[in-house]
Amino acid sequence: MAVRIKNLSITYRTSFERRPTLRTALVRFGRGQRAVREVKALTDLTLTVPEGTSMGIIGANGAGKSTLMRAVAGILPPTEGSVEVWGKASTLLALGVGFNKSLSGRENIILGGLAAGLSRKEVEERADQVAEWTEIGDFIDMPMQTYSSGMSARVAFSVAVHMKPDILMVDEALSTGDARFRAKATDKMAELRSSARAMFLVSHGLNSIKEMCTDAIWLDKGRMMMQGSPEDVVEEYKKFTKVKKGSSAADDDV
Ligand SMILES: Nc1ncnc2c1ncn2[C@@H]1O[C@H](COP(=O)(O)OP(=O)(O)OP(=O)(O)O)[C@@H](O)[C@H]1O
Repeated sequence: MAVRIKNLSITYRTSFERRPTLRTALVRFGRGQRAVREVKALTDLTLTVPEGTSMGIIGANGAGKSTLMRAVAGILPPTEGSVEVWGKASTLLALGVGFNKSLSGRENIILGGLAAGLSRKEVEERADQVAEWTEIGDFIDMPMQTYSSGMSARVAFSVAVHMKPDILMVDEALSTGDARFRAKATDKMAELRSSARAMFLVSHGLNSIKEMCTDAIWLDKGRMMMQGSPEDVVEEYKKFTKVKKGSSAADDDV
């Protein structure tokens, strides 16, 4: 067993200041009124991921894919239900969020390694290799705020694949870069599939889901629409998006 998710629901609660109208501003002497908005990002999701699975996650923008990844990474507690993970999952940093942009790529790699639970010695041993793998040259020692989004993605991907997670999580939208780097990333993922206990791949590229995954799920508005072989799930998802759009565009990237 690699990951077991039972009846998982996640609700984001965001508190924000309501824009006051002139009248309320006058009456309340300019004090803003706070409102709370709840977004149910995942609803009653149950999923069992045995060892050796490469799980593809597909779905439209806002379907809940990243939320699911964060829950597996252990940084988002379930509002209801449970998430059990056997071993160490890639950290949030590997998903491209949580970099400290005022530090260099190399420093972020070190922090990422420590956050992933490696010892200082292990991190020191690995940091240069991880940095080199990004192939971003001198930029690796510059603050990350000077990076292009592709360069940040390379650092994120490199951290993800080199920190020996038992559960490898890759968000392809954040981890690709240009065509050549993408090919290198794909090779690396294929290599890791055999050593990691399981892999989760979020992608809008339906072909990569078919090529790299053994299993797939399709999420829509936080609910699981289907689980099955990547071919079947992609097929149904394509049908669904075509019907919804009312177009016949057989786009591969949805
Ligand atoms: N930090 C947050 N606070 C409040 N709402 C959030 C937050 N993060 C995500 N959401 C909401 O939760 C829902 C699911 O978002 P999520 O990022 O998991 O979708 P996604 O499938 O990864 O989308 P995309 O393909 O665009 O990356 C969306 O309605 C989104 O607006």
